[in-house]
Amino acid sequence: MKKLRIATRKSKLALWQTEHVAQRIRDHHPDVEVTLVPLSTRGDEVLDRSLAEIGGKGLFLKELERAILDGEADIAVHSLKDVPAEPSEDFDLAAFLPRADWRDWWITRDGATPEDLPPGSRVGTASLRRQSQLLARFPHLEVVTVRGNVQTRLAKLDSGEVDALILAAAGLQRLEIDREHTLPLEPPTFLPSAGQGVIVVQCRAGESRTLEMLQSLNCRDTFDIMCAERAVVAELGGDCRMPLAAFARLDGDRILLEARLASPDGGEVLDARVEGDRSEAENLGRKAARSLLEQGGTRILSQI
Ligand SMILES: NCc1[nH]cc(CCC(=O)O)c1CC(=O)O
Repeated sequence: MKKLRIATRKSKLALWQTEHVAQRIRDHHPDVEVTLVPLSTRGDEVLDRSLAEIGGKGLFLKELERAILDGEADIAVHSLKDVPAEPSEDFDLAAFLPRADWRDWWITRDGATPEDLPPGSRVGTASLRRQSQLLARFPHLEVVTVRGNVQTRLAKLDSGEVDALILAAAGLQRLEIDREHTLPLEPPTFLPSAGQGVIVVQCRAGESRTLEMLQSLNCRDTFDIMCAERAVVAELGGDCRMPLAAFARLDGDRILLEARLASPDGGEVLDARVEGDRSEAENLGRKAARSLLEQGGTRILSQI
């Protein structure tokens, strides 16, 4: 019997995602014995500062990648939006699972919409992308940094520390957290992060047997739209700490890509929309990024 060890973060969401991948692998390859290797990462441990402050691309990945390089694990499972967009020399992304709900959700105690909340109400998020889009449309609100796992954040809403939260729908759905007062945040007001809602499997670069085995988990449609979204981020040299959104959809074989770069206070919002054949996915992403830069994105980025 072949063995496959999967490195995973220890949060409930990470364990759910990894168990989900493990089950898919067992379904496709009954001859493989799949086990989990749970690890802590710096992104999980440092909770009193924002991700932008503790910095470093791939904060949630490093420990899992180290485990693969040291031979403690064979593959790792990640939320794609936490994976830096520049291609890595040491690792390959072997499978992109079908995209789940890509939206952000607005969550309150009583069902208030952003318009309903009185001036100065506190909205918890640690994401500059969520902050800038929220303030662009609802400048009367105040954003406070809230980190930690989904349960920790919801507890801060329930205790009154914040009046609203913005969280990824996919995370809440995977944890089967069924809150009453949730509202989807959607385009054109709200665009998701590149990669939001997509689980990805990583392995050591060029490991052909592993790549082949994981091919059966890969969703081609998701892969193509992710190429477009991630090319936007890569071209801007960014990561999830940037006030940058990218959202691609397929219409037949055409990709529609929207990208948005905004100043953290929401005062300036730049939008790019491009469209083209799916075989051009990466080019579309670069084109959208260049359009953002030409519209004034260079200045926004220099101020972050
Ligand atoms: N940044 C943390 C993170 N990474 C992936 C998800 C949710 C799952 C996903 O988007 O695939 C979350 C939580 C959140 O943003 O609310």
